[in-house]
Amino acid sequence: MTKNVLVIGLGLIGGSIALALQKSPQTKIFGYDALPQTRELAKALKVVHEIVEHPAEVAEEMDFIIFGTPVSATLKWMEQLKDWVLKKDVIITDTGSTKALIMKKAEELKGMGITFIGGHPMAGSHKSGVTAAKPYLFENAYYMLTPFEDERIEELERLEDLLKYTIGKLVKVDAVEHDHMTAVVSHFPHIVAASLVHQLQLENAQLPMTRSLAAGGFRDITRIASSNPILWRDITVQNRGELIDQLEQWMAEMNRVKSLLLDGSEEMIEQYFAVAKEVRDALPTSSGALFVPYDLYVDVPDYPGVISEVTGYLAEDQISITNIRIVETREDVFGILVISFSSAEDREQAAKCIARRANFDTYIS
Ligand SMILES: NC(=O)c1ccc[n+]([C@@H]2O[C@H](COP(=O)([O-])OP(=O)(O)OC[C@H]3O[C@@H](n4cnc5c(N)ncnc54)[C@H](O)[C@@H]3O)[C@@H](O)[C@H]2O)c1
Ligand SMILES: O=C(O)C(=O)C[C@]1(C(=O)O)C=C[C@@H](O)C=C1
Repeated sequence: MTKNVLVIGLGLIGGSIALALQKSPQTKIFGYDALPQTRELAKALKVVHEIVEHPAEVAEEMDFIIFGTPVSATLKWMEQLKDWVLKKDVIITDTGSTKALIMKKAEELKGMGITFIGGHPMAGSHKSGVTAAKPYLFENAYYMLTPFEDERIEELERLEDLLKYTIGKLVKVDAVEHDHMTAVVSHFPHIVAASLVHQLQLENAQLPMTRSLAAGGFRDITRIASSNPILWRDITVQNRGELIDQLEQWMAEMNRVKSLLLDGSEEMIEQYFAVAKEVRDALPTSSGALFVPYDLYVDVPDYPGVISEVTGYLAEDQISITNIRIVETREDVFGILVISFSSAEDREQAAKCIARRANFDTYIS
């Protein structure tokens, strides 16, 4: 029997889930997005099998409903769906970066006999929108589920049976603990990244050359400041308490650093960095497909059309690329072309192809 899945919110995460679930046998993926152009794009890019214009009208046919919306929009949908006609055994889930308030809202659905199991795939990107969606985005990434403690095992298994096609590592987590842990490893770091960019903006007003000197270090640590502001507004608003706690700890830590700078010996300062390096180097290998692109760096000269020349060589050899960008770390230099591939083999073939066709140096980081 065909399983019907409705994904509401077809951006980076909803689109990636919809693409991944197309691998589930006998499963039809329906999709809805608030933006008409996203609905059209999702259809054109075959992110879903069918676009719906009014989720409420098709809800009765759905076995699963998945929210890929910003977390405040998800709360609003959860309120609206109380009036929908639903299948008796429908499972509703979400993908939001916060869980406590969503599970609080889910208690109201539970009271009406509607099964809601919170979800959060721990992979993503600063990119947003349906065009950034990838079927393999969640591969090997933790995919947290926050069922109610007394959730029926059969319901959890039904959801896991569907989500296994994301190839994410499905784990059960308590919603409040979820919000604490993600504040530490995700939400607070986004605030720090944004604050560093604000600090640069202030400093740059004094010495306008400063921003031109932002090289690898600044760009690495602030990449996530380029994320969708609406998404991060909503996450921050839903996790205010944990974020204030993190901020207080951070301020205490910064005071410790201040003391080190004022009175610390060289050994103590070295030790500060050494401990951080040890802990950072021991982090488990990062997961989630967008974290591990197979990048090839191509040192290209500055003449018009050079990028299409390189991509043209790759196209002629039928080598697909997943991303292309220019890293400009030096003001007066054109920059390095960075091309990403979906596998090490493709990257190797690309390096050989470019070496055969042009005199551009290529590097692997
Ligand atoms: N970006 C990440 O790295 C990441 C990772 C894991 C989870 N998440 C969570 O996934 C969810 C989606 O994030 P994203 O990165 O895909 O964002 P996105 O901006 O790429 O996509 C959100 C989509 O939802 C649509 N939308 C907004 N309001 C809507 C509404 N009321 N009804 C229907 N559609 C609506 C938007 O048009 C957009 O297409 C968020 O809850 C976010 O917290 C994000
Ligand atoms: O890589 C990024 O850009 C992300 O911000 C991804 C990231 C994270 O903080 O790690 C962001 C939000 C999520 O809920 C999960 C993953």
